[in-house]
Amino acid sequence: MEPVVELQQITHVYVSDREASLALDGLDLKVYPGEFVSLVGPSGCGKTTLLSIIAGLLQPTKGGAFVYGKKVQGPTPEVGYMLQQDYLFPWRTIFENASIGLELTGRTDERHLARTLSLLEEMGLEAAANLYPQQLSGGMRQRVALVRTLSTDPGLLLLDEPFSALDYQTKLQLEDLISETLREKNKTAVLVTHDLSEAVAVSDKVILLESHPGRIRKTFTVPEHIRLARPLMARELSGFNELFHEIWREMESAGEKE
Ligand SMILES: Nc1ncnc2c1ncn2[C@@H]1O[C@H](COP(=O)(O)OP(=O)(O)OP(=O)(O)O)[C@@H](O)[C@H]1O
Repeated sequence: MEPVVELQQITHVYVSDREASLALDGLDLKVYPGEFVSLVGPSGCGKTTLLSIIAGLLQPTKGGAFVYGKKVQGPTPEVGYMLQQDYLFPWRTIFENASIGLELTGRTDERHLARTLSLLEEMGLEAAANLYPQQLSGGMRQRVALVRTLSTDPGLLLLDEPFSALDYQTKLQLEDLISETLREKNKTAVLVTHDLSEAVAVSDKVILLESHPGRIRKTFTVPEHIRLARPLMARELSGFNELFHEIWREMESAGEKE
């Protein structure tokens, strides 16, 4: 099976007028169709840098990044990006915000707009279509951001801490909704998170990075019975806490290396 994402020996150096810092050092990664992969690791280990390279927002200093077998040269509609902040425009209604990607890619035909409306319904937002972002809660706004990302039907979703600004209960509900929606639609996803429990609950694989320089320290495969459960239930299953602690211990010893 061809990978959706393939990174070959990615190295990235940030250069300022005063110094150069090695953010990623010779990193290889493959993500296969339908996989949900989380990137975890200490602050500054290069998670966002890696996501920006896959998204085509940042050219790596060295190495090759490929998405669907094509060298990444800039953002493409095949890749959707969702961030911690929802970046909804306050002067646009929820429907207008959700369909902005279609406008930007010239696809505001009836079929695409109807799809956006049905995505809003799937997210329980049909009654909010004509409201404005400031009338919605944080969790609802993030659901709108998800619809906006899905409306252009990208095969790959890059999620940079999309749940971290939410209260605990909303975060759990949204983790559940997003991971179920992406699995059901057979999307491939790469999630950056600081929350190990979230990573184990939603992913097929958890990739632990170490910092200075950013490298893959270890990849953990989530056992099948946890993967198949919805995130909320997964936390209750045998093996969940063991894997959480295994990743935690490895992260602690990665920290001691510095
Ligand atoms: N624009 C930039 N200019 C210079 N250095 C940068 C820049 N962006 C990131 N860095 C540095 O590169 C390294 C990796 O940063 P990055 O933001 O990718 O890490 P991260 O794992 O996402 O961090 P966090 O978990 O805190 O969000 C860090 O040492 C950071 O200080």
